[in-house]
Amino acid sequence: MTAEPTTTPAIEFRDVVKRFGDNVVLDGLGFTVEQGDRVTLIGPSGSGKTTILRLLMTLEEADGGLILVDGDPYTHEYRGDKWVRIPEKRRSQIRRRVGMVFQQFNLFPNMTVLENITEGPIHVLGKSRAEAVRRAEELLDQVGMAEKRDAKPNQLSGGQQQRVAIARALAMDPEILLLDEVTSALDPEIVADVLGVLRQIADTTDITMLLVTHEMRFAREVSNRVLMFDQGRIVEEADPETMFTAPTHERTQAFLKAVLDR
Ligand SMILES: Nc1ncnc2c1ncn2[C@@H]1O[C@H](COP(=O)(O)OP(=O)(O)OP(=O)(O)O)[C@@H](O)[C@H]1O
Repeated sequence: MTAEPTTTPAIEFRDVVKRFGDNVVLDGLGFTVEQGDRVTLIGPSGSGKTTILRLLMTLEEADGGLILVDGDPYTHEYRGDKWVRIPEKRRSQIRRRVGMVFQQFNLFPNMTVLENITEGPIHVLGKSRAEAVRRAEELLDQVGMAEKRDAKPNQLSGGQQQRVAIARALAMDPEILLLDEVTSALDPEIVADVLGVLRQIADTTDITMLLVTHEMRFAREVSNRVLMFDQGRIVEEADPETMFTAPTHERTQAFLKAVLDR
């Protein structure tokens, strides 16, 4: 009898190809993110980091390869003697395990803060309103936004909106949280607030996190692994300490020198 592997990676990309016209953005990309890992993807602008997150949210479709979430193929699977697309219903079930926070917050402008957070749990997860409100209040407390529960998004600063967006993503009980440049649209003095919220999530939950950021502080303070991505492939991976003090690949050395000297 063959022993079962003890853990299945939370995320696995196998030979994933993604093109936009002639632009080959992912060129046979392979990497895994283990359960509970906090992984930061770094790399040059325009290299395809956001595309990786969008593929995981099914906002884009791969042109080749396999994407697995908790070992479940997310795009195609091999059935009989051919590759077939995963039926939409199964895709959306898998997709529900994944939450995402975007650079531009993407809150619903006509809803209050509380409604933004309870909308998904009530209408998608089928939770009762009372239960959704109770959990939303708990999360608003956690991100320091309890006093703003009845405000509309346009009455909030960017940093406050982003904290609500994080609470909204967590309200869906994701196993995996994707964070795409969540502080790029924020003033520098507010970045630390959002960083604090993410550190707290990392310290108090076992959610798997995949972050794309230009803020090397995030990579250092939130993540336990850093992947350097360049020209469609992972060129180096290491723990943050090693990546920032002793990168081995010349592309990583050049990239880190450029961003850290800025
Ligand atoms: N919908 C699209 N249509 C056409 N090209 C696209 C589309 N989305 C992304 N691209 C292209 O794919 C490449 C990778 O973009 P992506 O946003 O994933 O990069 P990135 O590494 O996240 O960049 P940044 O760090 O600047 O956010 C870029 O060349 C971009 O122009």
